[in-house]
Amino acid sequence: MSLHIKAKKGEIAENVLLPGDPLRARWIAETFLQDSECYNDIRGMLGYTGIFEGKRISVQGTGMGIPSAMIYTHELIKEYGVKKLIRVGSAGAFKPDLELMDIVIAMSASTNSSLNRERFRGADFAPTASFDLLIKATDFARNNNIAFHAGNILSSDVFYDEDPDYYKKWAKYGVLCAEMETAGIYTLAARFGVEALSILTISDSLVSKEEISAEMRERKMHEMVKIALNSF
Ligand SMILES: O=P(O)(O)O[C@H]1O[C@H](CO)[C@@H](O)[C@H]1O
Ligand SMILES: O=c1cc[nH]c(=O)[nH]1
Repeated sequence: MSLHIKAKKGEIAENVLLPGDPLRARWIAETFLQDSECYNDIRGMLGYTGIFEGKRISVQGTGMGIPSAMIYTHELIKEYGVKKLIRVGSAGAFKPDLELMDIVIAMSASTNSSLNRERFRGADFAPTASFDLLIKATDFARNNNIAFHAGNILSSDVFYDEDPDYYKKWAKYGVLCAEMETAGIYTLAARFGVEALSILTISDSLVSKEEISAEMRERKMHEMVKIALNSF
C-alpha cells in the first residue's frame, strides 16, 4: 500500500491507463477489461486491474492537474513497479481543424507550470512521449482507420484562463490543444526510466466554443481507449 493507493504489491499491472476522471476509469474497466477488480478507492480515485486480450492491464484515475497526476504516477512507478503508462484524457482544441471527438496523440507537452523550472534551475526541460508507445499507437490507429492528430500539446495549470484568446499564441507555434497532466507524467517517466504516452480526445474547442457533455467525457471515448489498450 502507498499513501494514496491501497493496492497490495502485485495487484497493479505493469501497464496502466491513466484517465483524469476516476469514473472514466470505472467505465473503462467495466467496458474493456475482463475479470476486473477494484484495487483502490482512497479519495474516490478509483483503480482497477483486469485482462484485455490476454494481457493484464490496470486503469487508475489521476484527478485533475499536474500535482495530482504526479502523485499517482510517482506511486505507480516507485511503489508498484509500473513500466508503461498511457494517459487517456480529454482536451480543448486550439486549432479550427480539430473537431469534437478528434483524437490527439501528444508527442510532447509544453507547459505553463513551473515544475521543471524548479528541477532544472530555470532551464526548460522538454517533456516527451515514449517513441515506442507513440509508434505503436499511431500504427494501430492507421491500421484500423482511426484518424488522429499528433504533435505538441499544452499541459496547463489553468482551466479557466482570464483571457479567452490566450490559446492563439500557442496555436501560432503549432500547439494542438490543452489538457492539464501530460507534462508531469512525461517528466516522471523520463526521471524513472519508464515509458509514457498521452492520447487525448477533443471535448471542447477554444476556437468554436463547442463542447461535449460531462457524460460523454466519462463514457464515450471508445476510440482513444482502443488505441491505448492496443499500444502496450
Ligand atoms: O478528462 P481528463 O482526463 O480529466 O483531462 C482533462 O479534463 C480535466 C479538466 O476538465 C483535466 O484533468 C484535463 O486534463
Ligand atoms: O484542460 C482542458 C481539458 C479539456 N478542455 C480544456 O479546454 N482544457
